[in-house]
Amino acid sequence: MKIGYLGPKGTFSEEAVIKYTQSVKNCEVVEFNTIPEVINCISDGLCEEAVIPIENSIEGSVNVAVDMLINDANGIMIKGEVIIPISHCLISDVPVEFKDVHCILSHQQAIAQCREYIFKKFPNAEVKATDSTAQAVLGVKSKPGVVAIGPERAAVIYGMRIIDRDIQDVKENYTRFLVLSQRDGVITGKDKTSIVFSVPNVPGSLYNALGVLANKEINMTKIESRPSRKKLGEYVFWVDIEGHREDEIVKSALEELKSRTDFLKVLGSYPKFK
Ligand SMILES: O=C(O)C(=O)Cc1ccccc1
Repeated sequence: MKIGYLGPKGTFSEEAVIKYTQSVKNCEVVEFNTIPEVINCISDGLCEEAVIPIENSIEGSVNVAVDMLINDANGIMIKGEVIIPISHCLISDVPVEFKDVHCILSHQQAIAQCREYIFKKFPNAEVKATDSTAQAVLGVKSKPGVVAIGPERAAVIYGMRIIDRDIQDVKENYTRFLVLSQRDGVITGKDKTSIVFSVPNVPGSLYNALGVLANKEINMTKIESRPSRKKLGEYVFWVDIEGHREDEIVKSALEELKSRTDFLKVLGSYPKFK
């Protein structure tokens, strides 16, 4: 079985895929250069599964992933989640003094997680976004004054120097990744379900929708709104709940939700990460 992830080797996504595949037999991991390519690898028939970053404890959602799952990735379901700690390093090829750093490369999520650090230490440096942190680390090769923000593992793999460690703005930093497939997970008894829906533009409609979960005492573990992309001020809600979509209580809640929403899509049920 092939599993797609955001490469090249050394990304945080690779760390997540390594963690996930500890419990998967006979698999091969396949690198892709961008998050959309990772998500599309399943419908393109290149991989059976894919691992993508979805949210971070400092910066919040990875919007490109959230939006593609809401709007584009039809036929793709969530079958698992993986959470890993994230520690960012400042990385260069050649020795460099802070005052000589003029350009910082990294993935947009990593830049955002280190925003205060960058502003404090390198207020005048140019900050450039790359497709992944490992791509950024590759980009500093033979470039004095250009540094990358990324995982220690990427510095080791590509033989670069670590100039500073643990530079994220909040030391405790975690990213949650989702495992995608054509099917979601089977019932394990400790599951979560991700759904997206929109509600009519009338008073109390979101309250009414969430009331279904409240009445059935279904715990909600996440709620996020994203623009509907149809009209300014219209939103789609992403909600994670405890339970599997085939559990009787969740099944009946989803039925009832259907009648209180304009649009409802079940993204999948999967075991909670331990
Ligand atoms: O670029 C990477 O290493 C990724 O896997 C995306 C990412 C970036 C920053 C934190 C978590 C995931």
